[in-house]
Amino acid sequence: MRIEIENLHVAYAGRTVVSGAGLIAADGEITGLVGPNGSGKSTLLRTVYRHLKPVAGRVLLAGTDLRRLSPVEAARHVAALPQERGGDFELTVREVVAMGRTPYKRAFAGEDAADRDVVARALADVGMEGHTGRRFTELSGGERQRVLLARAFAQEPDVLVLDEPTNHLDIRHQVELLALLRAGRRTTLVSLHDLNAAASVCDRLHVLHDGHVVASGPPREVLRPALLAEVFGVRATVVDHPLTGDPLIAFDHRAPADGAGIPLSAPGDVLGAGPGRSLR
Ligand SMILES: Nc1ncnc2c1ncn2[C@@H]1O[C@H](COP(=O)(O)OP(=O)(O)OP(=O)(O)O)[C@@H](O)[C@H]1O
Repeated sequence: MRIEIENLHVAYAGRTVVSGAGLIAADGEITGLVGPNGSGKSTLLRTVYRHLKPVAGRVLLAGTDLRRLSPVEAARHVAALPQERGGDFELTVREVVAMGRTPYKRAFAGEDAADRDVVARALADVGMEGHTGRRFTELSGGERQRVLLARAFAQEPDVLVLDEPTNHLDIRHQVELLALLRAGRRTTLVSLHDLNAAASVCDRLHVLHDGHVVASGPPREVLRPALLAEVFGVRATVVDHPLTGDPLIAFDHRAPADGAGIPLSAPGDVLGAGPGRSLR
């Protein structure tokens, strides 16, 4: 199912942090949100999984305003991995994942065989099938994250909304997660700090900067050195991945030999009137 975000404005206590954002997460595609700290990625995602109400604008799910759905209907369609990974669940790993089945159950109805299969598959997908009896509160950060991902998978949603899903994961679990997302062929809206992960897994990227979507398109078109300089304030070279051909970004933290500092594009070069920056 397709998600359309139209002219979204979101504020905290009167301070607008997402301004007029618009984007489409196409059916079955992986749509990435990238941007510096505080650019509004989590805030935008929170409005998609209905944790926040926008000041203006809409989020449409297959053409229907998400806010018109009941919480249960919405939960059958959209599952989220929020950035807040705490949760004082005094529950076991398996019980947390089984919570993903709640939108499909009548009150007090127990699990059936189909639910058990879905939960077992979700646990196996994130490699936590060997930890089912452990308490959620006793898990490491990465393990908690994998359990909450499994809960989202167990919800069998049409749309997955994932806020920094690779955070805390060791490299093997990062790679496995990206492979799982690619194999899932589900509409996915995901924020990622790792631009190489974003380049390898996303069909389209949207770059957020100070609450505005400043660039959109396939990773190869978006992740250009000039944009990386202007939005992220870094010097980078983009090459082709030797095996996959995906764009591969190599960052350079060293000052050039002339000692001039990291040469960034002039203000407005890439983003028009946007805020240019210099690290000099
Ligand atoms: N609960 C909140 N109350 C008030 N302001 C908030 C709240 N959450 C976020 N903000 C502010 O909104 C702005 C956007 O934050 P947001 O978390 O959406 O950015 P982000 O792009 O996800 O950042 P990061 O990459 O650091 O996770 C920031 O200025 C942040 O300080």
